Amino acid sequence: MKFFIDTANLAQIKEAHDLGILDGVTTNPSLMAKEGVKGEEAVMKHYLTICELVDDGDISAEVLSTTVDEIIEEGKKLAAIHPQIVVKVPMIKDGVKALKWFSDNGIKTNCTLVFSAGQAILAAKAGANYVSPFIGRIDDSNWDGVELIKQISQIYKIQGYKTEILAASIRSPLHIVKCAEAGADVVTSPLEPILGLLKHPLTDIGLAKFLEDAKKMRAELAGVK
Ligand SMILES: O=P(O)(O)OC[C@H]1O[C@](O)(CO)[C@@H](O)[C@@H]1O
Repeated sequence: MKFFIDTANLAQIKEAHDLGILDGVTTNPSLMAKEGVKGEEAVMKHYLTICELVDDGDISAEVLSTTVDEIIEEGKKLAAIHPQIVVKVPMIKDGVKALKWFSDNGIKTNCTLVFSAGQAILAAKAGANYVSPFIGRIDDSNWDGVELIKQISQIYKIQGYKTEILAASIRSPLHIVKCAEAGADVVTSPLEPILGLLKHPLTDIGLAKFLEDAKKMRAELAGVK
């Protein structure tokens, strides 16, 4: 399973990249706004900086348009920023038409705002490279986000669809583990749940004991001399 970081914060992207486990980045208009990136030129520049920071891997950049012609025009501009850019398109009727156009014209896409298996089938039929089910938001509405990942994974296997399942709206380390178990190809998560995977109290206790024993042994050896 690939790991993407879900942020537009450059320091956090660098931290995940330096950990050596980063395969890509996803952003959305809310995340760009959170970093204070405003205006077309500033947004384009920020995407370029992210691409240069993550020397390899897909960087999702979301369109703001909602009609097919405008989505295509905006997507072409985004794709021209850098070869790593993947155009993120919403799951709406015009979005599906645009996904097909991008697929026919060699531009990579990520179909976003997916909340059902039916939507995931349409995204795959239209040739999306990634489909993004929002598992945290599904959980928030009293459904089971991880179950949706399982269902899409099963359907894609049966039907031989090549679209990769990108589990989005991740809220915890357990979400990441459950998505891996459910067959997600990629998980996009904020930095905190990724770092949360490192933690286990028994690791800390075990390491403290090993270090203490090694210190004792070194002291004994020094005493023998
Ligand atoms: O529910 P949240 O935490 O706002 O997450 C929304 C998700 O939408 C996305 O735009 C999908 O890629 C991600 O950036 C994010 O994982």
